[in-house]
Amino acid sequence: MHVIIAGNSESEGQEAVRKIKEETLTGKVEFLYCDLASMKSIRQFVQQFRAKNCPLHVLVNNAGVMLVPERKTEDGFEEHFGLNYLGHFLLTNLLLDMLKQSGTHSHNARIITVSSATHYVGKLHLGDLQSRCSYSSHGAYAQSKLALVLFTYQLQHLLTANGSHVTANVVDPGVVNTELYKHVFWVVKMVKWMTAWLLFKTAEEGASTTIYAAVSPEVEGVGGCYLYNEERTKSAEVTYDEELQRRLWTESCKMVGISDESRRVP
Ligand SMILES: NC(=O)c1ccc[n+]([C@@H]2O[C@H](COP(=O)([O-])OP(=O)(O)OC[C@H]3O[C@@H](n4cnc5c(N)ncnc54)[C@H](O)[C@@H]3O)[C@@H](O)[C@H]2O)c1
Repeated sequence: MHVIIAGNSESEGQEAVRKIKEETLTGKVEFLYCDLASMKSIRQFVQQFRAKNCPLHVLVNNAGVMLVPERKTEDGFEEHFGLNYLGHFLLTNLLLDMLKQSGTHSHNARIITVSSATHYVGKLHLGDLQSRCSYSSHGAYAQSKLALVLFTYQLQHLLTANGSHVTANVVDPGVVNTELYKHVFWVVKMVKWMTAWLLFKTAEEGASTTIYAAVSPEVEGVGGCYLYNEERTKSAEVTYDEELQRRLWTESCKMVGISDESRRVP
C-alpha cells in the first residue's frame, strides 16, 4: 500500500509518517495537508492528490471532533456538522471517480467512514442542520455521526445502482482512549483518567474494525454495513429510512455545492 495521511496538523502528520516508516521500513507513506473544516482546503487536497496519478483503493473517513463549543467552520457551518459530516461528504464525492476507476470486479475499492455508537441517540434536524435554533454540543456531535451512517447507506445505494466496483461501510470503533475527549467536562476527564486502562480500548484496538473494513477479504464486495468489533451490527432504526437518506444527500449536495447525482437514480 502507498498510504497518504491527510490531516490539518503538519507536525502530527509528519510524526505519524516517521513512525510508520521506522516500523515498516517502507517509504510509501506521506502526509498531505487537508483541513476538513474548509471546503477550499478539501478541494486543494483533492487537486494535489489527483496530480499524483495514483489509484485510490481505500478511503478512510476518520477525522472528527467531539463536544467542541458552539462555533463555525470557515464556510459558516456548525463545526461538528461541517467537519465530521460535510467535510467527509465533499471529500468522498470529489474522490468518487478515482475510486470507481481503481475498483475492479474482484477487488472493489472501499470507502470506510468512522461513525460512533453516539449515533443511536442522535436526531437529524433536517430543517436546522446547523443547530441554529438550539445548540447542544452532545446533540450536534450525535447528529453528525448519525448523518455519516445515513450518508454511507445512500452512497452504497448509488454505487450499486451505477454498477460501480466500490463499496461503502460505516464503522463504530467503540470507546477508545484518544484525544477526542479533550473537550469533555473536567469531572469526566478525571473519571476517564482513572478508568481508561480498564474500560477504554487503546488507539490500536480502536483502529482494528476500520482496518478490518479496509483490507479484510471477508469484506470483499460487501457494502452498506455498520460494523462494530469486526462484525455486522444493526444501526439505529432511523438510519434505514431511505427517504431520509435521500433528503439528507440532496441537502448536503446543495450545502457543499456539488451536483446531485441521486436525482438520476430511481
Ligand atoms: N475515541 C472514541 O471513543 C471514539 C468513539 C466513537 C467514535 N470515534 C470516532 O473516531 C474517529 C477518530 O477519533 P479519535 O478517537 O482517534 O480522536 P482524536 O482526537 O485522537 O483524532 C481525531 C483526528 O481527527 C483529526 N482532525 C481533527 N480536525 C480536523 C480537521 N479540521 N481536518 C482534518 N483532520 C482533523 C485530528 O488531527 C485527529 O487525527 C472520530 O471520527 C471519532 O468521532 C471515536
